Amino acid sequence: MTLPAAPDIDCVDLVRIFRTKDVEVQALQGLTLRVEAGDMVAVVGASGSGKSTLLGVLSGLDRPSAGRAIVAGHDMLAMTKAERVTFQRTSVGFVWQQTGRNLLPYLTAAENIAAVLAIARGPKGEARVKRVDELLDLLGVGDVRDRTPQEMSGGQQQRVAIAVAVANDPTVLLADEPTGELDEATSEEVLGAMRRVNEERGVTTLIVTHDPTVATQVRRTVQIRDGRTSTEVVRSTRTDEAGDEYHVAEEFAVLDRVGRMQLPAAFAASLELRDRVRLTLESDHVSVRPGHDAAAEEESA
Ligand SMILES: Nc1ncnc2c1ncn2[C@@H]1O[C@H](COP(=O)(O)OP(=O)(O)OP(=O)(O)O)[C@@H](O)[C@H]1O
Repeated sequence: MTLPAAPDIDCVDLVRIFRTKDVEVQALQGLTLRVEAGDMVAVVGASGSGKSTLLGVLSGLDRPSAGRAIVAGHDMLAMTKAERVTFQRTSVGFVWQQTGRNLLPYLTAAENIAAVLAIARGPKGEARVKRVDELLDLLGVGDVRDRTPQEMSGGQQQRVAIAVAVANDPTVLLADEPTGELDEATSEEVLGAMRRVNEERGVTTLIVTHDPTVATQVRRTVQIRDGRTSTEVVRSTRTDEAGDEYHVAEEFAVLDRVGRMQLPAAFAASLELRDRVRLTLESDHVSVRPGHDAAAEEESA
């Protein structure tokens, strides 16, 4: 029997608490998320829902308070400082929202990529030049090879940033609002480039975003609410009886290890579900009904 391959991102009951002098914020409150090798996932959620905190943990920049977080086989809670540095150099690549944060301003596109290869003791000489050119071609930015970031458009800068992020062949690529500073058409180009990298190099990709276009262009979109994964949309292509392809988007609620799930806010509002609900096990589903007696409430009103 072969064991199923381990996921590249595996978070179980992840907790991150920030303590300041007099307040305590639970930014992640038992988050569960599994991303299989080679998958591409968008993480969406309102401001303050915990997206950046999650990215901080996955990238090794921040340490979770409790739970489990395994990224590319590394345990993010048990990691030493030295392992963290190696992990960031070899296992994970980042693309940030601020185009200025991704590239060294005084180096050209080619030099930015070559610098990463040099730091990671990657290929040298001719082999390095070849690899730089391959990456620039893969991202469709060969024409800005010898330009510095300020001589490139925002979209070109982000595509070069992706080339830099995947130069060392990381297992996982993490992106924080990579299209946040771009217009719609440029966002689509950058996203297309990310998809190409994901498909051609098999790099597991997680994008944190507010951008609804990003969310519709990846196979899987995970929604975070109050520091927990709440719902998930999975898109697939099916074929009908006439042989024509059609796209399907299915929404799921996320059930964690101990059986907790979040009811979508719209469902709860529509049936005035609050405080307590009645659960009934039916033969093939579970029903959730208001726990309060609506008729009695109306009568007493
Ligand atoms: N260093 C910190 N110290 C204290 N509280 C923090 C810290 N970082 C984040 N928080 C709090 O944790 C919660 C989650 O923040 P986070 O930045 O992860 O949300 P987000 O979903 O990324 O929001 P946005 O979309 O606005 O970037 C917020 O309430 C935030 O104020």
